[in-house]
Amino acid sequence: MTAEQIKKGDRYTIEHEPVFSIQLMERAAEACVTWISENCKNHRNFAIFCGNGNNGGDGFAIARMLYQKGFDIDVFTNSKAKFSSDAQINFRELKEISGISIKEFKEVRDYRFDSRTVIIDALFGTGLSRPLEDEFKELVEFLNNTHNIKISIDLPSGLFADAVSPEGAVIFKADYTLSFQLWKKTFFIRRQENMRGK
Ligand SMILES: NC(=O)C1=CN([C@@H]2O[C@H](COP(=O)(O)OP(=O)(O)OC[C@H]3O[C@@H](n4cnc5c(N)ncnc54)[C@H](OP(=O)(O)O)[C@@H]3O)[C@@H](O)[C@H]2O)[C@@H](O)CC1
Ligand SMILES: [K+]
Repeated sequence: MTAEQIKKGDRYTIEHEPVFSIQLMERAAEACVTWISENCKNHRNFAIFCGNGNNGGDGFAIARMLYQKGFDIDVFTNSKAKFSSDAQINFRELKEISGISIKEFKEVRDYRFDSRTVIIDALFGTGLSRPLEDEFKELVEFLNNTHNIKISIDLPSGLFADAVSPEGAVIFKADYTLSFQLWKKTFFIRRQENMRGK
């Protein structure tokens, strides 16, 4: 599906079911957490990278839910960014939890990745509007060079939902992608198939 069709689908669900977008985000996060807690039983520690849009909002909600299930959680974000309203709600909720450490993206360079730390990419999803550059390009390149298991939420960051990424564009190298609703058009573009993992 294209990003526009996905947005229309979300709008249809919101208009025809008594559901608010924040509830859709909560549902999406719950589904991710169910998969993660079943499939990452041997991992205790998660480093979750959250952008300022709704993909980041999913990441904040996932962080809260995994923490409630007893996992150790570190969240990386740009706390000064202007968040989407649903991301802001989940970010505020996360800040109330004293057991979760919230760090700035640049602190990743001093972070001690345990070999069993799982990296979760909730930087960008269907709202990516241009290739990654500067801070985000460097961050994703840094994360791609770690040997940790990597999970992308909805789409690997840097991958457009319905367009081919330019040659050489930096894209998060996910082992697994937990994609919402239907398969996205981008997953069928042969050159990009190996970026999404399973
Ligand atoms: N719809 C729903 O109801 C549900 C949606 N869900 C989730 O929402 C996700 C889509 O969320 P989203 O539309 O907020 O977009 P998202 O990918 O988070 O990023 C947008 C932000 O990134 C920015 N930006 C873009 N490119 C950039 C770049 N290269 N470098 C830097 N910044 C860049 C962009 O800024 P701008 O382009 O305006 O400059 C904007 O601020 C979807 O994938 C799914 O995970 C689920 O919760 C289920 C319910
Ligand atoms: K993502």
